[in-house]
Amino acid sequence: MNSSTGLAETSPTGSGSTLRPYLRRKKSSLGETKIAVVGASGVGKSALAVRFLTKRFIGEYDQSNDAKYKCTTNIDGETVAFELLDTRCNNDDNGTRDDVLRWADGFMLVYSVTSRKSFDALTEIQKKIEETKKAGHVPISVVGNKSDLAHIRQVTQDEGSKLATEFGCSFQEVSASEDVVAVTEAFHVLCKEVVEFKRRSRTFLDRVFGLKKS
Ligand SMILES: Nc1nc2c(ncn2[C@@H]2O[C@H](COP(=O)(O)OP(=O)(O)OP(=O)(O)O)[C@@H](O)[C@H]2O)c(=O)[nH]1
Repeated sequence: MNSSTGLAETSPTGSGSTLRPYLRRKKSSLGETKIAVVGASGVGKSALAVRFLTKRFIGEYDQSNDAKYKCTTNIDGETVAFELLDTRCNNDDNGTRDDVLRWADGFMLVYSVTSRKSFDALTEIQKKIEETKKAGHVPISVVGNKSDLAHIRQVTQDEGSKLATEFGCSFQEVSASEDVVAVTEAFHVLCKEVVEFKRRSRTFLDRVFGLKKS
């Protein structure tokens, strides 16, 4: 149990989980979808994950390790089970350790609109993801957090949008502290893309090899 969020977490390795009953739901036929939230230290990765999962903004997050949560969401009428990994930065790695990159099916790349450095870090992160996955397309999204702090903004909305276009992915500016609807939408958009990607690759394997991906 995370003491600051009050959320039950699974172990960082994904084995064994003590879930609160309200987080347990029927799984989708597509299996579990794994999403990692990555980005520079302090951009609000925990704030976004906790806001999405609990609808609350706490302010300070007592997190010394990655935190993994199991949850479900409804996508076009289908209940989709997914695991959400809120990564913790170590030595400026922006949460992109090799095991995290291999584990996830999709990535939310977060920067803070108040930090040019965190924005610039996304290019390196995206490169690392592409190199690790080597699968052509990997579902990612770019999320600019802390849009409520307009007076100390360092990155314009246009710049965020252009970077996402370069990456060929979706873009949202959000505020974990002010706008739960936009935060929820950001997770839904990415989750939907991952599910569609998995569905397409499964259909492809079925068609070409008569195999089903687990
Ligand atoms: N004003 C404002 N502050 C935010 C927002 N999101 C997060 N913060 C604050 O930013 C600080 C860092 O947030 P975290 O969620 O801990 O950031 P993180 O990316 O998980 O940080 P690491 O765990 O160090 O990698 C905290 O003080 C939050 O309260 C936001 O949307 N608006």
